[in-house]
This record gives sequence, structure tokens and C-alpha cells, in this order.
Amino acid sequence: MTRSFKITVPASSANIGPGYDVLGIGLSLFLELEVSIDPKQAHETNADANNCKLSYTPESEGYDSVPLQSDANLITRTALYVLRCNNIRSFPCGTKVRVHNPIPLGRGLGSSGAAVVAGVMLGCEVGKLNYSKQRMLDYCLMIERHPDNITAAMMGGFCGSFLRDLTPQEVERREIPLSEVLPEPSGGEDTGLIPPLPPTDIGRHVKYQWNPKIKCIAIIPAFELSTADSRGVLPKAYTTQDVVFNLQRLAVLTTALTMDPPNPDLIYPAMQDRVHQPYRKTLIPGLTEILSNLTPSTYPGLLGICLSGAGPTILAVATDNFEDIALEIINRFAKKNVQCAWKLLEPAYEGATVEES
Ligand SMILES: Nc1ncnc2c1ncn2[C@@H]1O[C@H](COP(=O)(O)OP(=O)(O)OP(=O)(O)O)[C@@H](O)[C@H]1O
Ligand SMILES: N[C@@H](CCO)C(=O)O
Repeated sequence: MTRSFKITVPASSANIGPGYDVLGIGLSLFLELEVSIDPKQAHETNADANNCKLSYTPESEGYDSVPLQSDANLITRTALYVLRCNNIRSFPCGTKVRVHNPIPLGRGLGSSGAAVVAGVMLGCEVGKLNYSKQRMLDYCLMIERHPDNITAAMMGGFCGSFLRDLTPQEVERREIPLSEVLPEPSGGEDTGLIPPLPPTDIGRHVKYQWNPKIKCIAIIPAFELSTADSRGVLPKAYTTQDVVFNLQRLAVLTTALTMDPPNPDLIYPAMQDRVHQPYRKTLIPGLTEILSNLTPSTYPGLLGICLSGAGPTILAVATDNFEDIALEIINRFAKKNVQCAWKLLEPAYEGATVEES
């Protein structure tokens, strides 16, 4: 049986200010996997322990750094996890995966979320599991535990999501670390373990409307900040005042971004945050002044500005003057000796897709 198909998954920006671990926007920057399965090509793929020949286009972000062993690379390791849950030990003979990744790694544009979604879809396709997107989300959330990037990448558009409370038995099933079900990349013994299927409906979401006049400007510093490190600087507890500050703005922001004409006097203050951005300023030079000094009155067209995900990328939502806004932020980072690139992006409304090729 030969088959070829293409998996496409959007980047994402999470939090959008007050929506820490809640809000995410799928963005028009796409991770692509060209997959072919041909047993006659087995001679090309059997060098890998799991029958998978993985390669990246040279222009891919991470081309020089991501591992190509199928049990080490985040995309294929995720696919193997999905297969192992269904008692399928490896990829079909002759599986080749060619990745094109334009999403910068460790910048707050959901590169890991896109990789996990792509991996789950890859496992579902090669394992012929016929899962719905909602069921695939359960597998994603076993690996990336905050739902905002994953949901926006899988479902597309502007999403709000939460994790349901799990029973103690479900928590136990969920806490099995990936390292216990897959051999360590160093070639450790295959545990032979069949991991339990994930609990169902771990994540729930809604897709909001979005005013299409609103575009997303991503200003991308030239340094990586891992999500784990960026989450590590957050406090374990918050005052009632700070929690209410975010709750109030979150409730207003999700509707304000759908209104036409967009109201900067509503969106700008509604994009402020007291849960994560104040604590992450130590990791991102210039963050505080960038978030406070660029306002709709000083930059007509600007609606709101925030840290994209765990950073360091800055997300500005605007209806006009995109380049002026981007260059001002780039200049402020340059004064801190931080070089940046920038991209003008739109919401990716469809989310992750699979197409036969
Ligand atoms: N296309 C990819 N192929 C393989 N591994 C990837 C890919 N994209 C991301 N990763 C892995 O995910 C890591 C980055 O994940 P991390 O969560 O730290 O940042 P991010 O997802 O880019 O940002 P954020 O989660 O804040 O949006 C990379 O260092 C790499 O290990
Ligand atoms: N909500 C997550 C998003 C990571 O992209 C965080 O801010 O850590």
C-alpha cells in the first residue's frame, strides 16, 4: 500500500495579554509535513529504529538543531506515542517525512504546539486511527500541558480553552512521562510498555469571531526563550486584586476583538496583564517600556500590544501603520542590543489540515 499526504499546522500566539493559558490565535505561518509511505522504499527508511526517514528543508527554522532520529524529534516522537497507545510499535515500512518549518523555535509563536499537533496528526494518519480533532487534542494535551497554543493550532482562529478536572485515575494515566513509554533517544531499551489511552475531552474550547480588519504584527527577537524557563519565573500565588484585574480584561477582550469598528480605547487596556508579563520582563530586555510606551494615541492604527506566548516575541494587533509600529519596537529592542525580525500575519481560521497528495 503506498500513500502520500500533507499535514499543515499553523503557528500560534498564546495569552494575548490577560488570557494566560486560556487564549490563543492560530496564525498564517505554517509547519508543513510531506509524508510518503511506500514499502518499496523500506531500504531508505530502515536505518531508523522506527522505519521513519525524517528530513527538513534547509530553509526550515531549527534545521541545524532539531534531531532527525524518530524517537528524538518532537514531531515523530509524538507520533510514536500515539501509535504506541494503540499498540502499534513503529511507523509503516517505507515512511518518509519531509518537514518545512518557518515557525521560529523558542520565540513564543507556538513552534512546539505546532510540532505536537503535527505529530499527533501524523500518528493518527499512519496508524489509520480516524480520530476527530477533539480526540487528537487529548493526545496533544498529554504532551503540551497548557491548552492555548495546542487548541489554536489544531482548531484555528481565535480560541479560548480550558482543561477539565480529571479523576485521580485519569491524573495517574496522564502523569505517565513520555520517557517511560518511548526509548530514550540515546537508544535505550524499548520499554515495550503500551501507554494507556489518554482520558477523553481533557480540553474544551470555543472559537471566537475575529474582526478581519485586525492584523497581527509579530516582532521576533533573535534569541530563544524556552517556555519552561519563561514559566519558571512566575509566582505560585497571586493576590485577589491581580486575578480580578486579568479576569475583567479577559472577559472584555474576547468580545472587543470581534467588534467593528475596533475600539482601541477598549482593546488596549483589555490587553493588559498582571499574571505573567510583569514577571517575564527580567527575561526580555525592554519588555516593560515597549508594553507601556506604544499606545494607540502615539501610534494610530495600533489597537493593543502584548507578549506573544511565553516570549520573547511581541504581538501587536493593529488595523494600519503596521511597518511604523514594527520598526518602533525593533528600534527599542535595538537599544537593548537585541536584533529582531518582524512578520505581518493573519488569523489562520482553519487550523491543522491533512490533504492527500
Ligand atoms: N518543527 C519542529 N521540529 C522539531 N522540534 C520542534 C519543532 N518546533 C519546536 N520544536 C521543539 O520545541 C522547542 C521549542 O518549544 P518552546 O515551547 O520552548 O517554544 P515555542 O513553542 O516556540 O514558544 P511558545 O510555546 O512560547 O509559543 C524547540 O527547542 C524544539 O525542541
Ligand atoms: N500560556 C503559555 C503559552 C506558551 O506559549 C505561557 O505563557 O507559558
